[in-house]
Amino acid sequence: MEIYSPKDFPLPFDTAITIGAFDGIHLGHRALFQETFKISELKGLVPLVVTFNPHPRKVIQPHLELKLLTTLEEKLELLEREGFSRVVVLPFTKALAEITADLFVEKYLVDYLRAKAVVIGFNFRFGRSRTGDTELLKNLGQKYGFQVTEVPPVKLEDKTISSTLIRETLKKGEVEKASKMLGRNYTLIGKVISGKGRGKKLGFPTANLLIPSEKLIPAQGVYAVWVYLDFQRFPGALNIGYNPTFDEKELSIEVHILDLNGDMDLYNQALKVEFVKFIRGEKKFSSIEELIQQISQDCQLIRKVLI
Ligand SMILES: Cc1cc2nc3c(=O)[nH]c(=O)nc-3n(C[C@H](O)[C@H](O)[C@H](O)COP(=O)(O)O)c2cc1C
Ligand SMILES: Nc1ncnc2c1ncn2[C@@H]1O[C@H](COP(=O)(O)OP(=O)(O)OP(=O)(O)O)[C@@H](O)[C@H]1O
Repeated sequence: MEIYSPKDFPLPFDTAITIGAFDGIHLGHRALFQETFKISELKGLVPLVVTFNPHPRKVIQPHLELKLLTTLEEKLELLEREGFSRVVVLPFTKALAEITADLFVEKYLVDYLRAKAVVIGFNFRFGRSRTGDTELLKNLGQKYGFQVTEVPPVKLEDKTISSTLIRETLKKGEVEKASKMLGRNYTLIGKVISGKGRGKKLGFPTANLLIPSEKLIPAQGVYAVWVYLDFQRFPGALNIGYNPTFDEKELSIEVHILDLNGDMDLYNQALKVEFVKFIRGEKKFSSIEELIQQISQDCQLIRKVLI
């Protein structure tokens, strides 16, 4: 996939673009992509996604410490899977946030990106203080010669799907609902780091994952997950929490991989986990035997859920 940045402007071809933060690449975003491909074919234009890095809200409201559904790398990989072979990544800065809607259209959409068609969602806003909307874009489209297509809201159970709603859903542990809005399971990718070495003694060795700090971590608890390792998929029991039975102070994200050869050394490997189902909240047990009993039950249930 070709990734363009401002050093490549103006682009050397006419485009059908869709533009947004596109965190998570959910079903609403995918409706925009389908429309972009349709129009680009009809009009003989290059289909192009224009996205921002960092996420605009991280620049405009840094105090909120927004956690993301996708890192830039993950987003680009998902866009490639959607069928895009070209993506523009615009560095989002305070200066870019200050550009007026009119100037953004003239300079970026028309001059730099050579947009002849623009696909946006029902609630798209752009430019300084979010003053640009579909109506303004349509008016400027007539002036500069690009068509504007607005895509109606894609909903799940009467609620409009959005990255914000998916984040809130994951924070509640509702990973199945999040999967429905994403059109795939939520994933975390992390390097295996060393834990306290306790898991092995309990009979349930775990791979402790180091997750990029910008990623959203679902609610604490135990989950049925798929674990991807060396192009193979394994069922897994994942625990997010503070291991209260042992009074740990740091949040750990650890996965017991079912059906894995016990001696396999996973340190420093990258693991991908896909959240399938919330199993239970994390508990403080009064004895290690009770914890072992519970984890064993969790694994039985997880096996039933996944296989
Ligand atoms: C499926 C699963 C469920 C777990 N549930 C709990 C729990 O409810 N309470 C708790 O204190 N620890 C729980 N743990 C965490 C164990 O205490 C943890 O795996 C053990 O302390 C090993 O830590 P280590 O990897 O740092 O050695 C769970 C672990 C797994 C794999
Ligand atoms: N459910 C949806 N249906 C149709 N279009 C959508 C939907 N969600 C987002 N869009 C459109 O996708 C584009 C990119 O939006 P953006 O990346 O801000 O997504 P978002 O899910 O609304 O994010 P956030 O919740 O962070 O505001 C916008 O044009 C927006 O209108």
